[in-house]
Amino acid sequence: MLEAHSLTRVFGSTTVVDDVSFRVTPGRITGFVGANGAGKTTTMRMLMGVLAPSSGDVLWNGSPITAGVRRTFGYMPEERGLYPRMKLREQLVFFARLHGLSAADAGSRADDLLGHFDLTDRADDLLDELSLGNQQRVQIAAALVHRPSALVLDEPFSGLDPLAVESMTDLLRAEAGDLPLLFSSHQLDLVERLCDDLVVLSGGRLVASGTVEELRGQGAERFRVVLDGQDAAWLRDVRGLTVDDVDGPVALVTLDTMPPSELVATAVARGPVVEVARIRQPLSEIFREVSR
Ligand SMILES: Nc1ncnc2c1ncn2[C@@H]1O[C@H](COP(=O)(O)OP(=O)(O)OP(=O)(O)O)[C@@H](O)[C@H]1O
Repeated sequence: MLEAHSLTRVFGSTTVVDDVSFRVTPGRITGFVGANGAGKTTTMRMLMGVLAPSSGDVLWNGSPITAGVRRTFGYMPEERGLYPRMKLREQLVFFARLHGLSAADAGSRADDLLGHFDLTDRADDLLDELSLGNQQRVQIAAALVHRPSALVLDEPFSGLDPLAVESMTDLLRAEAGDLPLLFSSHQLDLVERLCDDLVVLSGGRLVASGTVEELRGQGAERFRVVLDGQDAAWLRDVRGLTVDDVDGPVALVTLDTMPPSELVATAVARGPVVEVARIRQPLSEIFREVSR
């Protein structure tokens, strides 16, 4: 378990990360979201020890983290970090060797990853001869090459087209296994699909954390009511709910104090009902609400 405990970072007179605490649990993918400048990269740098916190700690399995533990992590920094003029296989072997793998193990691990990432036939190409998407794949492969004990990936999907994102997320799910995995992203639809847990920063502060379902549970309860023929405008006079929109027999309502069962009972008491359905709040809305 990787843990940020009251992490704070001050640059000059500005606090860019302010008392941020969260956990990255093994076997679960944790999405790190927040607008530009929210403090995600700074926090990840503190987790990785690239930047010292002004105060607070990083814990690994409950104890203060050591440089030795951090060396076992896989990290994809915002500024990336591979050599543009080095061949792919050579590069992966190099990073594996840096982390202490034997020459034979490094070679077979590099070959395995090139295979998984569909890059075997590019093994002897230089990194900068690859498309951006393939370069990103190599970056992720390099973070995985030494069989890391945790993964910290800063915007691993930025600049990828939807198909590339899809194949990359499948690979990550398969490769991350039971590791703690933290990744930052602006792509909320992707975060919603891929993540088990979420950490949301806004202006350097933690504004929400928990499972995607927990965060949804904190949001407003919205329902779509479809009546059989009759106009739904009467719902505007019902206490305990707010009508967001009415279009003939269809109404979108937010329950303020009324429980869902009472909404169903109220609608049925008035006349025939086609459906009363909970609207799943998209993560983008939750994100907007918590970041306000
Ligand atoms: N070395 C530094 N010196 C001064 N200010 C910094 C430094 N590094 C980051 N900042 C500031 O800290 C704030 C947080 O930046 P950070 O890169 O952590 O945010 P982010 O959430 O990763 O944003 P993005 O999504 O745009 O990458 C920004 O206002 C940035 O300008």
